[in-house]
Amino acid sequence: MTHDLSEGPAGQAGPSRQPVGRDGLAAYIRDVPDYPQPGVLFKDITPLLADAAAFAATVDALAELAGDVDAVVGIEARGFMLAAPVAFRAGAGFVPVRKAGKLPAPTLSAAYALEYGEAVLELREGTLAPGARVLVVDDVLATGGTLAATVGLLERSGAQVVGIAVLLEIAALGGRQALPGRSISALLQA
Ligand SMILES: O=P(O)(O)OC[C@H]1O[C@H](OP(=O)(O)OP(=O)(O)O)[C@H](O)[C@@H]1O
Ligand SMILES: Nc1ncnc2[nH]cnc12
Repeated sequence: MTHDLSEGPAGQAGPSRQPVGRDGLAAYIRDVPDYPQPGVLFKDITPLLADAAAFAATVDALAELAGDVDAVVGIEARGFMLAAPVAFRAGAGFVPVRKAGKLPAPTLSAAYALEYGEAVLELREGTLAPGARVLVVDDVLATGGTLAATVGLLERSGAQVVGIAVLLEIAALGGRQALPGRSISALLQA
C-alpha cells in the first residue's frame, strides 16, 4: 500500500498512518539542493525515520535481506539508525563502524573519501569472530567510498561480508564500481 497524501504531509511524526509499501518509500525522502555544499543534491531520510509506517516498512524490507548472518554492521551515523533495528528484527548482533576517535583501542582504521568530503572510519578489533558472516547496512550508496572502506575494515578483521543493503542508491554516482563483486541490494534508486 502507498502513502495516502490526503492524510497530510508524508514523513511527519504524529498519529499512526496506513501501512507503507516498499514502492511508497520514495515519498518520504526529501531532496535538499546544495547541501551540505554547492552541487550536492542531499537525500534527507529524516521524514522517513519520523513516520512509523515508513520506518517499519524500511526496517522490514532490509531485514528480509539479512538471511542467516551473525551480525548486521552499521556505519555512523545514519547507518546506525537503520542497521540497529534491522539487526534486532533479523535476530542478529549489531556491530558499529564509527568515525575516528569514538571507539576504544584496539581498532582498525581506514581513511576514505565520500561525495562531499573525507573521513576516517574505525572498527573495534575482536568485535567479530573470525569468519563471522555479516550484512552491512547503510542509508545511502553514493560514490561508494564509505561502504568500500567499511568492507575493507571488516575483511581485515577476518569477517565475511555476505552482502550490502542500503535504503537508497544514487546510481549516477557509480558506487557499485567501488564495490566490485559485492552483492548489493538497494530498496530505492535515485
Ligand atoms: O557513497 P558515499 O559517497 O561514500 O556516501 C555515502 C555515505 O554518506 C553519508 O554519510 P556521512 O559521512 O555524511 O555521515 P552521517 O551518516 O554521519 O550523516 C551516508 O550516510 C553514507 O554513509
Ligand atoms: N547526496 C547524498 N545525500 C545523502 N547522503 C549522502 N551521502 C553521500 N551523498 C549523499
